[in-house]
Amino acid sequence: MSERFGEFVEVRRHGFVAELVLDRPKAMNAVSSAMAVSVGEACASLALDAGARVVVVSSSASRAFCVGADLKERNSFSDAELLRQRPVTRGAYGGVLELPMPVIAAVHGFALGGGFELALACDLIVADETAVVGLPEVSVGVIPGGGGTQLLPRRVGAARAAELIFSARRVEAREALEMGLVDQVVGVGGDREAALELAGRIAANSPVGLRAAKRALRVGYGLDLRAGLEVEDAAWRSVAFSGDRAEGVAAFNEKRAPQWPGE
Ligand SMILES: CCCCCCCCCCCCC/C=C/C(=O)SCCNC(=O)CCNC(=O)[C@H](O)C(C)(C)COP(=O)(O)OP(=O)(O)OC[C@H]1O[C@@H](n2cnc3c(N)ncnc32)[C@H](O)[C@@H]1OP(=O)(O)O
Repeated sequence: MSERFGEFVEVRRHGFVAELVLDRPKAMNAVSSAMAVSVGEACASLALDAGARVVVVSSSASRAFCVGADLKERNSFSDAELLRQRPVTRGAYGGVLELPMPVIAAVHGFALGGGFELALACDLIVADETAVVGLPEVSVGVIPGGGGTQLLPRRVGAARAAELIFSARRVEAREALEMGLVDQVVGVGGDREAALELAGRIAANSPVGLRAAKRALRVGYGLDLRAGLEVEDAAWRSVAFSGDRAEGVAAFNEKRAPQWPGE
């Protein structure tokens, strides 16, 4: 089953895994205003979809995951249009970043600028050997405005993030793995399959537990230890009396696979 969101985004279902496909291959998924709106709308729909336990963000473009903001479209923007586009951009990134379930980016080819920021907004990044990532915004007179200045340091530390953003350099798959820019590298063309396989394994776990664990990880990160432990405790309490917990404990003791109620 699949659903289109505008011309450039499709959401497909694979059991409890939803796949958000960036589908503007002729432009290497360069993110136009229309595409940003569609990404935001697709995320708003997925956020309310209890059947979507894990989301994979993939690309139909053969040479790229996403090459960032559509520089052709932006070349024609007036100052007013650029400012009007800003909330749309933030809405799209926020939509991905705030998805309540685990999100995995399947990256092949170029993931540059806003395109890599989109991958950074996901929880995990699975890349193939062709992946080339980077935040080249300062080379076109802007800055990573899709979360990159905040998300990249959280992945690789402040100094490495500074080196990548200041130099605007591209990083190929193997070095990206060593640096922690991506979490897995697979053979050429294998990123989508590997991401869907990982998503399927994660989706076999409690949806209630997955969402609570993501909340604790996201909200607690960056807090001091005491505050972080309070965030964890609140997340623990949110699942302590859930149907999923009851089913998980019962299934273990009855030596059977759990049938998660998802509540
Ligand atoms: C889905 C996300 C949801 C959120 C939405 C957010 C909106 C967007 C993000 C905004 C966030 C704010 C800050 C972010 C800013 C940016 O992202 S700035 C742009 C950063 N990206 C780049 O700098 C990459 C630019 N492209 C290149 O470096 C090269 O094109 C390449 C990708 C390395 C490929 O090179 P090569 O193989 O030599 O091919 P080319 O001839 O250069 O390109 C082929 C055609 O593709 C067009 N193209 C490439 N990139 C873009 C682009 N970013 N925008 C528009 N078009 C692009 C290129 O012009 C060629 O077109 P033709 O000449 O018509 O063939």
